[in-house]
Formats: sequence, structure tokens, C-alpha cells
Amino acid sequence: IQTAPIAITGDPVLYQKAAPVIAFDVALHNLTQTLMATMLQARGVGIAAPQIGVSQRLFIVASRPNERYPDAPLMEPMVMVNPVLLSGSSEWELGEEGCLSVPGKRLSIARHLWIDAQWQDLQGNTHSGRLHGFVARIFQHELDHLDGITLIERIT
Ligand SMILES: O=C(CSC(=O)[C@H](Cc1ccccc1)CC(F)(F)F)c1ccccc1
Ligand SMILES: [Zn+2]
Repeated sequence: IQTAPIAITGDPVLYQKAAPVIAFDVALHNLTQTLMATMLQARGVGIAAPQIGVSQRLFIVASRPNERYPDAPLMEPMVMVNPVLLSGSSEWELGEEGCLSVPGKRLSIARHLWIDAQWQDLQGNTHSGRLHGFVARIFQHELDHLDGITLIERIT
């Protein structure tokens, strides 16, 4: 399966508002496979389509325990199409984040402790649910990517 080069700071695609996904077709499946392979190769816990140069509203959340979040859940990677943050907790939490598009940086970012999210799967079915902790953090980080916001624009 193909991987793709990851856009880094300065690449205009990172600062655009991505377009909604409308075709749940084989092209979307192929894009998702490339996105997944690229994330795994880069050892990320998430990745958004704009990071491989595709300005579409699609990302992957793939929390796993790591040195910064040792109690992070190990989860099946979740493909989230046209994700929406419905609401977020009033409590915020500072946490260290990295970004495959901002190499070598670890920045302390404030995020909602939990969020209510809605998204579609690859078949176009709508799902919603409450995400907590590190998984909520990754979702918020990836949603920023779909709105052209990187860690640099988010510095606390
Ligand atoms: O695995 C990473 C590498 S950076 C990463 O996986 C980004 C996702 C992310 C890491 C940490 C917090 C939130 C999101 C991926 C990106 F940039 F494509 F979105 C990591 C970095 C800091 C804390 C915990 C894990
Ligand atoms: Zn990122």
C-alpha cells in the first residue's frame, strides 16, 4: 500500500479549510488506506488528509500508550469523515502535543477534557459519541488540521 509525503510547516495545504467529503466511493477508500499507511510509517497517533496534501474533511484517530501518555487507550484506528465537534467540556487541560507536520516540536496545548463529536464512517453512516482524555485531544488536534490550524497557530 502506498504512503504519501507529509506536508510540513509552510505548505499552503496546511492552512486551508478542507472541503466536506461527498463521495463515499473507492477513491475515498484508497485515500484512507494511504493516510493509514502514512500515519503508521510515521508512528503517529493520528493524521488528517490535508497533511498528505488532500484538502478533504477526513482524519484518523489512533491512540496508543506512549511515553507522554502512558495510560492512553490502545484503540482500533478510527476513520472519521466530515467530523463535527458538537460541544466540549468547560474544563480544559494542558497537554504535550507533537505534529507530523511540525517536525521536532513538542508544544503544550490546552484542549477540552471531553467532547461530544459526530462523524461519518467510510460507508457514510453517521455516528456520535463522547470522547475523553487523549482520544479527545487527538480529535481536537486533527479537527484543527481540517480548519487550517496547526500547533504553531495554537500555541498556548
Ligand atoms: O506520536 C506522537 C507523534 S505526533 C502525532 O502523532 C500527531 C497527533 C497528535 C499527537 C499528540 C497529541 C495530539 C495529536 C499526528 C499528527 F500530527 F498528524 F496529527 C506523539 C507526540 C506527542 C505526544 C504523544 C504522541
Ligand atoms: Zn498535527
